Amino acid sequence: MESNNMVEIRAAHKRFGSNLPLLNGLNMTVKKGHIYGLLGPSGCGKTTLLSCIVGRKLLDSGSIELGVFRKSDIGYMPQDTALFMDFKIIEIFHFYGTLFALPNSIIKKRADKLSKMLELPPEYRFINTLSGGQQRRLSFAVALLHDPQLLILDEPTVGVDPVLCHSMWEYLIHLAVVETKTIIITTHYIEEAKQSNMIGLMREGVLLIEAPPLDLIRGQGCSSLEEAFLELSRKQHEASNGDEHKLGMLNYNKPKPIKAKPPFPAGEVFNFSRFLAQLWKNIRWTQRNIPILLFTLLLPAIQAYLFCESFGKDPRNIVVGLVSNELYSIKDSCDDLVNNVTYSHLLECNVPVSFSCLFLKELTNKMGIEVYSNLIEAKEAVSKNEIWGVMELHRNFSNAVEVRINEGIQSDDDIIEKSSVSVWMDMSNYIVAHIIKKNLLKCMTNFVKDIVQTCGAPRKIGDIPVKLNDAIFGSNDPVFAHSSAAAFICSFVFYFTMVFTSGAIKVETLAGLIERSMVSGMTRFEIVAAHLIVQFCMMTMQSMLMMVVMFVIYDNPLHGNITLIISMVALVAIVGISFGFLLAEMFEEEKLISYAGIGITMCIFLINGCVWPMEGAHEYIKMIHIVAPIVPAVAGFNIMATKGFGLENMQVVAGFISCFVWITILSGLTHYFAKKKK
Ligand SMILES: Nc1ncnc2c1ncn2[C@@H]1O[C@H](COP(=O)(O)OP(=O)(O)OP(=O)(O)O)[C@@H](O)[C@H]1O
Repeated sequence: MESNNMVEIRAAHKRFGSNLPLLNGLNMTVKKGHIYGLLGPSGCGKTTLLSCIVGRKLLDSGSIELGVFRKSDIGYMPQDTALFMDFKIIEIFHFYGTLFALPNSIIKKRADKLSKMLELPPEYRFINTLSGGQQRRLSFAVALLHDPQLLILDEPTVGVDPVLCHSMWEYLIHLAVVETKTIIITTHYIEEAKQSNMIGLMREGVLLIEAPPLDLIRGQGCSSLEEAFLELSRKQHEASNGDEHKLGMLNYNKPKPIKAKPPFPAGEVFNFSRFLAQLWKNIRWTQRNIPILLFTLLLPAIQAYLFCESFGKDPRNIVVGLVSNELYSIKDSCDDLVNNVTYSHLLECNVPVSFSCLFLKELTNKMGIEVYSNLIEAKEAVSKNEIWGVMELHRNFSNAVEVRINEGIQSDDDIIEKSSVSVWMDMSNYIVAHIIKKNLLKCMTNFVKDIVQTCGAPRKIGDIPVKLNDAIFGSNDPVFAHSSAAAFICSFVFYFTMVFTSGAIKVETLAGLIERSMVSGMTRFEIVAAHLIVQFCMMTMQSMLMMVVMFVIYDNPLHGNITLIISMVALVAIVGISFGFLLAEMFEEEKLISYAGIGITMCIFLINGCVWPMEGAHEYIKMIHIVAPIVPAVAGFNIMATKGFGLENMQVVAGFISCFVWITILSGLTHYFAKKKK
């Protein structure tokens, strides 16, 4: 590269996917101490070219050589203002000043000078309270803060009033002439670019011309830059039909396309002060958004509360109908008969006068009972969704039960029929139907046990011949929520960390903040590390609150080693954070990230055993279950919490390994997509 050149671009090619090339063998030379006005129609690739110069995008082929060797020698003002809106003016100066390792005193001095020159509002003003023009001027000031050798300004004067625009150009000329700074500036106000030393007119992937403004105007026989641009465009159009010489393009010796290299060698991957600046910025953002902070902290705890209060407990107060043909008005009759006994000659003991009443008493302990006078009426109530089912007792129910108990296996079909309770159920709800069936069986067993006990026999004679001993794990009356608590916690930790991470990154990306920070020297590793710390702290507080609700306030089982369990939850959170980074890198639009995030979480929710045990799933789903993200961790957490297992158990180990594998895969994919974008 010639020593008096600051930027030399040769044979630059760049295209995105299968779109038309944006840069199609572009050559460009910017001399030191010059203001270079890069002009061209909207969408012709000016910003892309500037991104390649600052090292944020890579050429497909060609070369870019710069007369500076460190990122801190470049001042970049992107098209978006790219400022942290929750910051004060002085804070943004401090943030970027720290990135460039400037001492506080210098930051303050330069900030004051630039604020005065650009007529910025007082330094304590929040950026989100500034007008569009004020924000643009502040963005301009930030680009100048570290006194760079090469200034790259992407449309700095948009939205700035003519007087201020004039003073900005005066300052640029001062920088170029007095301080020998080199400035590349894009603008849509073609006439203002007349103040540049050199103009480059970009169109269809090449520079139509590179010349001083007056030469350009005269050369094309025009009276203004705008006319000259139109004339050149017309010539290019004709040239594309064959006559290349009409173009008047600069004829560089075209170098052979070579694999493009970034304009800067990779610097240090991690710098502690840059990392601290990013971390401080993240913490500041959190402090400035207390309502969001409280919402994100409390939401998981509220959901845990809702889960414990409403999920997995046996449904209560299920109402079923009862029709007794034995006692026409069973409720009124039973009020009178409830304590009345009579001598049974068959059983040779005193028994309740009405077995229907005894059975009703058992039923009312377990369910809501609505008494109907006939079966048609009761069935109609079921069909109107008023009750969950109807039971009918035969008119000889008491007698038939007496005979059945007395005759046992000799009972004939007629006795069995009359002593049985006929049931018609609404089976539309799987769980309610099972609960009614379970309650009915329990009531019937208790009913028989009561009768045999009245007759002096041991109660257990009336029981079904299955002896349920004390449970080895859990209780003999299991609660569904206990077995799904782990899945619930992991799913929510995964979801929240994924959503918050991708949200935080995307907001910054869309506002151009990450781009600007990285041009200023920040590395992806520093950005990720700073986000990781904030997200991890948030997640720790969220999980703690959630676990206090689940395990301290409510009695969900927690038998295993608490450190192992917390480690598992932490790993699940890191999987969620890694997913968040990947989604933010893969998708441009926030809504696509939301769809993908919700979709992934829904799938995980369906196969992690929270809704239904995986033993019931199809073989293929069981295979997916083993390799899906966080699902093995759910199984591991569950078995630790409910059975007290530790690392001696394969499921627990598999949970940890699965998380590590997924973190590695997701980080690799994120890195791949980030590189591909360049
Ligand atoms: N990462 C990307 N993937 C796909 N297309 C992209 C990407 N970045 C830019 N483009 C496309 O490249 C084209 C040129 O964009 P660029 O921002 O460089 O144009 P520009 O000349 O700066 O436009 P303007 O003057 O309006 O700012 C646009 O059509 C844009 O959509």
